Amino acid sequence: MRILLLDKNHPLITEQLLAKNFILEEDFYSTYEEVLKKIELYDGIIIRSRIPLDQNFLEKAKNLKFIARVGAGMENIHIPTAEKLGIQLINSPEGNRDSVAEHVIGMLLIIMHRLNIASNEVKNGIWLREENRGDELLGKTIGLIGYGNMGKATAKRLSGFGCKVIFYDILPNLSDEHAQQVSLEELKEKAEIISLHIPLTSDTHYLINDEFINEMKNDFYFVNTARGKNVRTKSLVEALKIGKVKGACLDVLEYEQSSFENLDTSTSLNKGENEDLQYLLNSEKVILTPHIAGWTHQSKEKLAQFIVDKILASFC
Ligand SMILES: O=C(O)[C@H](O)COP(=O)(O)O
Repeated sequence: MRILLLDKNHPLITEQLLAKNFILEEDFYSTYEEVLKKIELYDGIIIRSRIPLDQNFLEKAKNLKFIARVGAGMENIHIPTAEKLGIQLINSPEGNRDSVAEHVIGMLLIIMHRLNIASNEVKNGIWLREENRGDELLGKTIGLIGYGNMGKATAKRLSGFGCKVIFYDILPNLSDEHAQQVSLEELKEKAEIISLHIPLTSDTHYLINDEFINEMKNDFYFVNTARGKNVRTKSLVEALKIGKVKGACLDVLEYEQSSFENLDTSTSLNKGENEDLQYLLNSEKVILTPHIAGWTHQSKEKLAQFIVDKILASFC
């Protein structure tokens, strides 16, 4: 099989597939149009998120048998077309679920115990104790939205902190020893912290909006390690301003965009003229990280190994 690799990944992918006699071609620099011209030559394609595999692209990929997405999110693939054409879709959320889960816990502890604020103050010669009283995770009801790989890994860790973990998912009967499945209404009624673990689809675009926030009974902390466009930033900023959202931990932003210039990041931040983004950048109630929740040294290797194993299981 002839396979095109469009993004940089852990070298074990090439090493292990070459050892199984796959023919590989790395192309990290071509544009969408350049790849389009030659895509019919390949049986498989291995990607992250640099190039959008839209309907037009997939229809030109006459010989494509699989698309392997090294990672979880598949919003850059036009899934209905891939399914219609019988192209197998493979991803590897098992590889970065632990990294994401630890990142969620890390961000929550930072915001709830005011670690970022207090540390900055001490470094600037300010010693305030009463103002820096924090909130404990122990005993809090946490509502996870989405209970796939990331949601489950997060629930497992949160239950160890003595939290009550509830979750909403479109698939039924997913409750386990770490978390209890509830309706979205019950989640909005009970949760004191919300964390998103859903893909970006037309149904989940702007899921967190004015209506969702207004329907939350409690003031709440909010964590997003899923996709920026799951949240209408304007609604989040308004809620932060009035205190309905007590703190926000955001690893992804609505203003994030694909970056062709920097292969190592593959996305960048479109700052533009944007008051809401300025608020997030300047607010003490907000922690921001550059889409690195699933981005550890260990997850890089695990993401690659899960993808290779799945390709070999289907095509070897
Ligand atoms: O979907 C994922 O697995 C993560 O968000 C990482 O995505 P990336 O491969 O675009 O960095």
